[in-house]
Amino acid sequence: MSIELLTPAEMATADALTIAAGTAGIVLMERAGQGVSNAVLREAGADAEIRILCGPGNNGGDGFVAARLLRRQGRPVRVAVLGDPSQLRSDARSAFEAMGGGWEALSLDFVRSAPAGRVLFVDALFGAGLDRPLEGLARACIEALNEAGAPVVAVDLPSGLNGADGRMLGAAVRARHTVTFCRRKPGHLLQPGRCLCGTTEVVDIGIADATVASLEPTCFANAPGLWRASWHPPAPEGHKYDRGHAVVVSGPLATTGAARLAASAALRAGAGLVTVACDPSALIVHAAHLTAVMVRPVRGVDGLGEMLADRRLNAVLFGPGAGVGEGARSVVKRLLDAERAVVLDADALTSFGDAREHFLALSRAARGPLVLTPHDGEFQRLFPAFAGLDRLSAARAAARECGAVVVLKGADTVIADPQGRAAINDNASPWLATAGTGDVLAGIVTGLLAQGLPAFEAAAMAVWMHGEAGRVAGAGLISEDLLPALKLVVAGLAGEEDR
Ligand SMILES: NC(=O)C1=CN([C@@H]2O[C@H](COP(=O)(O)OP(=O)(O)OC[C@H]3O[C@@H](n4cnc5c(N)ncnc54)[C@H](OP(=O)(O)O)[C@@H]3O)[C@@H](O)[C@H]2O)[C@@H](O)CC1
Ligand SMILES: [K+]
Repeated sequence: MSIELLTPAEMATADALTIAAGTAGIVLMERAGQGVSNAVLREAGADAEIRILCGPGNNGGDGFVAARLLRRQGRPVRVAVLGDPSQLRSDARSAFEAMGGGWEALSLDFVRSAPAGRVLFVDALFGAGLDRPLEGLARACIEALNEAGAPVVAVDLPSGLNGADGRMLGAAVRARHTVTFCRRKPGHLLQPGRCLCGTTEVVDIGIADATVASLEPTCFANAPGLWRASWHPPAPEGHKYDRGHAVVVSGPLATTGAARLAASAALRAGAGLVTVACDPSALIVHAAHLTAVMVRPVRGVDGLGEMLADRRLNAVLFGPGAGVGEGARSVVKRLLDAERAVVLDADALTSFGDAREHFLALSRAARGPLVLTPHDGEFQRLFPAFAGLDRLSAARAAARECGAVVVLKGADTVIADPQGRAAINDNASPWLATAGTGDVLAGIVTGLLAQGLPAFEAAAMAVWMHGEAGRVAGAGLISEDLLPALKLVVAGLAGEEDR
């Protein structure tokens, strides 16, 4: 599947450019309806009746085309129309007329009278043109559809879902399968949209790749095609010093585990060397646990500064288990002034909840690449002004404001850079919602930065690897299980046969 995601507005432009270049709109609609009809034939049992709900715009038009094609296949099809068909416009009107009758006005009974297990519904009420919350009959029918629990194939988007941001406008259809066109939209990946779509299929309706490219999309599905070219497996003649030296700054004696998890993940992600920097009081506990990861005692911020005089230490993580307060703020200040790639996570971010302007001043002046990895709570403390936005817009706004790459973690993690580029991740296992997995993610980002990846690519690749490691580790995983799983993920990316 292509990685570019198009907003509904970009998709409308791609449609318009294709039509202007000589392909009639009704031809695009025919192809869309054909794709829907194919999906329905796959999803519906041989004896199933098909009931199609058609709306007042072109989404309904796709439904009329699918109805005509399915009837031609001899399938029993009932069509219900929302609104007055005499008001249909352009392509939808043509598709309605070509259907040649056999329709009824949409009613709640159309949905509620379906015998259980015998009907497949097609939701062609609203797609890209939905622009306000649903109400009245449309909303009641959608709620009845969800209550009935019958299988639904959604056309383009489950009706009620905002394709731009994955949020519901009033109510939304819960589909088993969604057929969209040309490219996926952000709403197919962002929650709750992803769950509402069921499985998502992309049908080619003849919009050229060059047309999509001319729109210069800025939003992507997070997949290897986005960052794989930035990462290189070890060269045959290379040595560990070619792959960077990551530093993880540890918390105090009582909270050292997070740093160890992160450091091990940085090593697993391929950093050549990894050192945990800790207060002398925590040295013994780290030394007792760590093997390939090195440990170095440093005394306070000045000790850390002295350590960083060694230019080979090229990427630093601070935050996991660090503790909140003035001490953490001064470490952040020192790191952002150190011309190193820096990852700030957890307590490093929370420490600025009451000093947001201070944080913005520091982050904007950072002298090296900077990645922030907040979960929702940390994000809201640091960027309360963006808390009401959808996750895609919120991550982009924060990245722009602080001049850093922002990884807004969740089931649909968003990675955004200050220029507006964004990736939405969809490979996370729900089992990743457990203690310590955020430390592992921050460590992977740091390990990739140490290898010289640019900040956005490092962050996006890390989120994907973390998701894959979750899948490999499987149900019941704890964060330690991600470390051996990362070995298999890296091997897969390197294309090794021997996994
Ligand atoms: N050539 C193409 O472009 C192609 C497009 N394709 C298909 O077209 C779809 C986009 O079509 P679209 O732009 O007509 O929008 P659509 O989703 O049908 O809805 C618009 C209608 O809904 C109405 N309306 C909106 N919100 C409402 C609400 N809350 N409650 C009630 N009414 C509401 C709005 O009414 P109005 O705002 O004017 O009152 C308008 O009448 C796209 O998803 C894909 O399936 C494919 O065929 C490929 C080629
Ligand atoms: K729909």
